[in-house]
This record gives sequence, structure tokens and C-alpha cells, in this order.
Amino acid sequence: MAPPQGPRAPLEFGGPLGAAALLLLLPATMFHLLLAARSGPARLFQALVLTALLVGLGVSAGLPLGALPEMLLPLAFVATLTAFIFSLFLYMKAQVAPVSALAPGGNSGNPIYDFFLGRELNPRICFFDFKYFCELRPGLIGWVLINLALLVKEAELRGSPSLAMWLVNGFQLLYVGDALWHEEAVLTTMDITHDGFGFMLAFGDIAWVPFTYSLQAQFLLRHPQPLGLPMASAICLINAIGYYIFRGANSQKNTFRKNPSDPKVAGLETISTATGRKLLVSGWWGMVRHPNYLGDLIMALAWSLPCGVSHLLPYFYLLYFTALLVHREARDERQCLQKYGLAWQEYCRRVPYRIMPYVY
Ligand SMILES: NC(=O)C1=CN([C@@H]2O[C@H](COP(=O)(O)OP(=O)(O)OC[C@H]3O[C@@H](n4cnc5c(N)ncnc54)[C@H](OP(=O)(O)O)[C@@H]3O)[C@@H](O)[C@H]2O)C=CC1
Ligand SMILES: CC(C)=CCC[C@@H](C)[C@H]1CC=C2C3=C(CC[C@@]21C)[C@@]1(C)CC[C@H](O)C(C)(C)[C@@H]1CC3
Repeated sequence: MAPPQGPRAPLEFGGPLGAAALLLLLPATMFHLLLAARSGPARLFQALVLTALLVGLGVSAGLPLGALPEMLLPLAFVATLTAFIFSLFLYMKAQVAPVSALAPGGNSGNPIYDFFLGRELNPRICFFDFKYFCELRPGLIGWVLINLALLVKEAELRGSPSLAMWLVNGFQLLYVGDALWHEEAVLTTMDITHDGFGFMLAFGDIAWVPFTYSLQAQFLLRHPQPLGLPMASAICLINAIGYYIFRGANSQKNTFRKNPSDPKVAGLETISTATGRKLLVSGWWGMVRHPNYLGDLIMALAWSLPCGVSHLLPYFYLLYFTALLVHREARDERQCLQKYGLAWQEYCRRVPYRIMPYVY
């Protein structure tokens, strides 16, 4: 079966070498972070071996929630293994999928690269869409559950959860609740429309999101932080500003894409493209070319600040997320330039900043 993309098409993520390095680096980073959140670096290898031994035992539901924080390492190992096995299944499944079901990327012919990126665009069995399910369910719900377990554990240890723990739980619950509330919006993200379903997304959804996105709460359990009301209020304000921009920008684009004559967006200035679709050039999308990323990054800052400034670990998410969004923005711009050509160039001329006005 001929892949839709020839071996000489430009490869992303550093090609097969980059994909091979990421296959090892992503799980290694996640385990390192999980360990760094709980102890000094000397216990890294002991804990990894212990995790490997514990995995055979597994864990069952029904354990008290406060016990979960102690099981994060074995659970993360099981999640990683599951992601690997699941990605293998997806790779095999793509061998028998029709060419029309394959993703535009992820079909280079190099097995490591294709395993990492994913060959099939939206693998399904009957009506069950694996990618859509994984993107929104296990990772996001697992993340909230781990956060909650850490809050319960802190209450067990110290009598009540700290203000910092409440803030981190509240902000991230709002973010996950928002994603689930607007779940149909995920259908227009490049993960669904462009990327295949391979190790990158499977690991991201099943392991990376629940175990590394909960790092701030993990950190707070072991490193309690005093937080006064004025500082807490300032952090809430930062999160509210971030959320306002994130939600405003995403909703404006979604409303416009669904119905450009909706009164909420009908007055906005647009650029016509040769495809018949229009690009917003005022409102949130006239401020920078990715206002939703800006809002998301401001929220990421607010999630780290309750952890104080004594340690870099709670800021991992902010740093990783900045790198992810800068890379994602570059990929999206490439795809938009291909799709919209001159109209996209005109948009870039009229809205010169990508994410942060006057900075980037
Ligand atoms: N927490 C996390 O780990 C992550 C969160 N995110 C968040 O997910 C959300 C979705 O992000 P993502 O899928 O990357 O990208 P966007 O939601 O920004 O979608 C990009 C697409 O929007 C359309 N578009 C771009 N500019 C305009 C314009 N001016 N007018 C109208 N349409 C335009 C184009 O598609 P078209 O023209 O075809 O409609 C473009 O391909 C973001 O809020 C992001 O922050 C993303 C990744 C990880
Ligand atoms: C390092 C690594 C393993 C990268 C894989 C990236 C994934 C973790 C992210 C790619 C796009 C994502 C999105 C969300 C979560 C993270 C991943 C899967 C998302 C579901 C978070 C909630 C948002 O509201 C969202 C629905 C817009 C978002 C969609 C993209």
C-alpha cells in the first residue's frame, strides 16, 4: 500500500533520529520529574528499579484516594507501558488501514519516525474513535484525580489542605472542566486534523499529561509553601486574565468557523482566502496570531506561582509548555501558509506578532 507522503517529503521532529531520541527522552523526563518532585536525585535509579518490580503487582481501584500519591511511580510506569503497547497496536492497525485513512505526516516509510508520529489519522473500531477519546478522557481526568488525591493526602498529613494546594487544584480543575465543556473544539486542533495517532499523542494523553501536569501539586505535598491572601489574590487575578484571553480567543475562532454571520463575530474584520474560508484580522486574532497560546501561557504561570520561587521544578510546565507552543505555532504557520498562501502572508503583515505583542 503506497503511503500518501513519499520518503522525501520534509520530516518533522528532527526526522527518524529526533523521533528515536524523543521515544526514550519523553518517558525518561517524566520519571525524572516524578522522582525530583519527591526526593533528591540520589534515589533516581533505586526508584526506577522499584517501579519496574512493582509494576507486576499493578494497582486496583478501590484504594483510598490518599494512598494514590504513594503509587504515582508504579502507575506512571504502567501508563508508559500501556502507551507503548497501545502505540504498537495502532501501528499494526495502520498496516491494514485504507490509504485514505492515513495521516499527512507519519507515513515516511521509516518505522521509528512513523511509530512516533502515528500513521493512521483517526483510528476507530466501529464508532469508537481512539484519538478523540484519549485526547480528552484518560489524561485530563487522570490529572484531576491525581491532584485531588494529593490534596486529600495533604489534609491527612497536615490537618487541612494549604491555600497553595487549593489554588493549584482549583485552577487546573477549571482548565480541565473547560476542555470537557467545550469538547467539540478539540476536533479542529492539529492533533485531530493533521497528526497521526502514534506514540507521541498516546504517551502524551495516557502518561505525560496526568503525571507531569500534576507536578505542582506533587511538589506542594512535599514542599509546603506559605501563601498570604494578597499574593493568592494576585495569582487568582493572573489566572483569571489568562483564562479570559484563552477562552475569549478560542470561542471567537470557534464561533467564527461554525457561523461567520453569528452576531458575536459578524462585525469583525476579515481577510478572504482562495479556499473560500476567511481569516479574522481584528478582535483577539488581530492582537497576535495565537492569542489562545498567550492566555494558556499566562495560566501556566499562575499554576506555578503558588509553589514559590525556591525551586525550578514547579516551573517545568511553564518552560516545557513555552517550548511546545513555540514549536506548535511554527508547525501551524507552515500549514497555514500552505493552505492560504498569499492571504496568510497578508495576515502576517497585518498582525506581525505571533504570541506576545511587541515581544514575539
Ligand atoms: N495544555 C496543553 O498541553 C496544550 C494546550 N493547547 C491549547 O489548545 C488550543 C488549540 O490549539 P491549536 O490546535 O494548536 O491551535 P489553534 O486553536 O490556534 O488553531 C490553529 C488554527 O486556527 C485557524 N486560524 C489561525 N488563525 C486564524 C485567524 N486569524 N482566523 C481564523 N482562523 C484562524 C487555522 O485553521 P483553519 O483556518 O483551518 O480553521 C489554524 O490552523 C490552544 O488554546 C492551545 O493553547 C495546545 C497544545 C497543548
Ligand atoms: C511531550 C509530549 C508527550 C507531547 C505530546 C503533546 C500532548 C501532551 C499535547 C498535544 C496537544 C494536547 C492538547 C491538550 C492536552 C495536551 C496535548 C494532548 C488539551 C486536551 C488540553 C486541554 C485544552 O483545553 C485543549 C482541549 C484545547 C487541549 C488540546 C490539545
